Amino acid sequence: MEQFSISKTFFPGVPLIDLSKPESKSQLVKACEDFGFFKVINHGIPTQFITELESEAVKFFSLPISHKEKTGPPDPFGYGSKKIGNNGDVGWVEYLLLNTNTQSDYHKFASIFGEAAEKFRCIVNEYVSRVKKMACEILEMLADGLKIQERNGFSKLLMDEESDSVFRLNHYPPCPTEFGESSKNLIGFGEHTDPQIISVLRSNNTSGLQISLTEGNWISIPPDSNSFFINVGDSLQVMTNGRFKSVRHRVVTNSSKSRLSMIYFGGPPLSEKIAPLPSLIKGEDDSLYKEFTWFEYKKSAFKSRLADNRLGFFEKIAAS
Ligand SMILES: C=C1C[C@]23C[C@@]1(O)CC[C@H]2[C@@]12CC[C@H](O)[C@@](C)(C(=O)O1)[C@H]2[C@@H]3C(=O)O
Ligand SMILES: O=C(O)CCC(=O)C(=O)O
Ligand SMILES: [Fe+2]
Repeated sequence: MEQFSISKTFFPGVPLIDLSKPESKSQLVKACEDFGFFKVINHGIPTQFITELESEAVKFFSLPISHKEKTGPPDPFGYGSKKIGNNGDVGWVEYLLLNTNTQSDYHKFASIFGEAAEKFRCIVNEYVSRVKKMACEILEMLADGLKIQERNGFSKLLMDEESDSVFRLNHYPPCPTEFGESSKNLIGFGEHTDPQIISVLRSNNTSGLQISLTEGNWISIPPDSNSFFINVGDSLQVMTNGRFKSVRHRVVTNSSKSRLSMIYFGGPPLSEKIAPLPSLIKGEDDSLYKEFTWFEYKKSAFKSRLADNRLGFFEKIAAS
């Protein structure tokens, strides 16, 4: 296994967790504490659901730009290109953002997909429901591993009918060679942490994803189309009072191959209060964060730039 040292953090490689093994529970907790990032195998999601969605996504991104733009601009849902969010971030990426709870975005697709819009909707729904189930199983193992009384303490937030979860398809075309050497440094998706509870990422076999464990140092994650990459989001960092780390990550461009990724962001209902779980703190004074609702966090997050530290605003200032 490739081993390398990055300043003070020793990174032995992406933790690989076999979900069918009894030891996976403690491995999941350790991976969330050490890196906030890991990959899972034996996840129980049949390849058919992954490849079907991948081929629909390839078809969608191959459409002429004028067609794709009919499903945008993202509000925040819909098709977007280069512009990420509303606050000046750009990347070498085009994407489709979908709300997993309402089907209201789909009327946008009907205009270009016609009857195929219905098929697209079914394939996305099937994929999302399987990935969500896997995310919930992981969250339940984590709750168990942390000895939280309610095994579904985290997962119930994703299972809630009002859960504010998002699904994203990202397509990074090969970076044009006319940019020469400088294209190597072009950003596909700028550095950030994910605001939600948990993110489940699957990509094709094109590299680009990097994580940062210490400021300014980036670790390239070898792609693996047969596994799912999981990362802890800001909300889970708060609920575990900082014990689990919301990992900073980004995507750099590839000069020859296109990268396609699909990510499920499992979030709580808008009205949900996010705060460290009582069993993970000794008392109120021990809490590193002020309580907030997911609505409040989301509102503030969507005003921020990608690279901003969104949790800073909700941290309790340590008494001197
Ligand atoms: C610049 C931004 C894009 C983003 C909203 C934000 O203002 C800051 C968080 C960004 C992010 C990162 C993870 C997900 O891709 C995303 C959908 C999310 O929930 O937060 C994006 C937002 C976006 O692309 O709209
Ligand atoms: O596309 C990828 O591989 C990662 C993108 C990402 O981090 C995001 O959309 O939040
Ligand atoms: Fe992300």
